[in-house]
Amino acid sequence: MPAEEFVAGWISGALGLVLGHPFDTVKVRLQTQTTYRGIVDCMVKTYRHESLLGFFKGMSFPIASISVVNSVLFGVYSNALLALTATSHQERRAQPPSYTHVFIAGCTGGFLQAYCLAPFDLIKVRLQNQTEPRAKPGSPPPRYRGPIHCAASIFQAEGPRGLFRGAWALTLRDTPTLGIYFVTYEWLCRQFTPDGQNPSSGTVLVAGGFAGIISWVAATPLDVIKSRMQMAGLKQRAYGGLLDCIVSSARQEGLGVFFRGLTINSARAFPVNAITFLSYEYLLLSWG
Ligand SMILES: CN(C)C(=N)NCCC[C@H](N)C(=O)O
Repeated sequence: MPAEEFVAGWISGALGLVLGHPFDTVKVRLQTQTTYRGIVDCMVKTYRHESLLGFFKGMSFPIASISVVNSVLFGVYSNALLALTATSHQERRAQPPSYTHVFIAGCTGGFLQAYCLAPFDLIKVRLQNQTEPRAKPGSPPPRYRGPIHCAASIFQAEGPRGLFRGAWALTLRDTPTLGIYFVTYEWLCRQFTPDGQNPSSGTVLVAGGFAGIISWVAATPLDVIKSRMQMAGLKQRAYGGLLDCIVSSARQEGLGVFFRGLTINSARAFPVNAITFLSYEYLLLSWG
């Protein structure tokens, strides 16, 4: 099993993550709290109450964890394509795989990464939703003191299953949308690259950026539900399950609720995925 894809996936995931984290914080807050009037209001309030640091809450943990999950995604995707088409990453420009194979490999990567991602994403979302300014004398301490404390508190209160809150919604979000992600990337690269050649850096940036936007547009409705299930019982009301969360969110807030965070998600998706794909392709090319 070629391991370079896993390493390249980890490094490229970390780079994308740092670039996209402030957007991600605003998105999570808009999706789970009703106190903000929109993106700008959320950014202004976050900056006023928590300074620039507020946008980077919960980031150290994803760097160490979620970028490992990116390595599972890219590693499984590439190895699934190898199993389906018997071609390595280097051979795929000369013998491009069919879009069906790309889609199946993407869905497989998405499905497996969702289970690795679930506990880390839960902790990230819980920390991002703590709007208290950093420890000021006299102010009440935040519920979680950091990622380890957050994981330990959830584990103590709910056992190991508590750490997988929202995992179903996450799997439903990621399995098809990661198929869409890799098909979009491949399709765009092939449109702008002569047969048999490697895509230029510009093509990789644009194809990666649009793959991010299109997959996140498709993922946003279940992303909203996933974030709400993860916050259920805290800032959010408790739900009877995934379906209850979908139905009661739609009843109370209208169908528009499923598109909350769409603009910020798309604005974040372009740079994050452009840099992720560029560094991934560059690393694999330089390792030969
Ligand atoms: C639609 N979905 C779930 C995705 N496209 N997932 C892959 C995301 C890669 C990148 N780290 C990001 O956070 O955008």
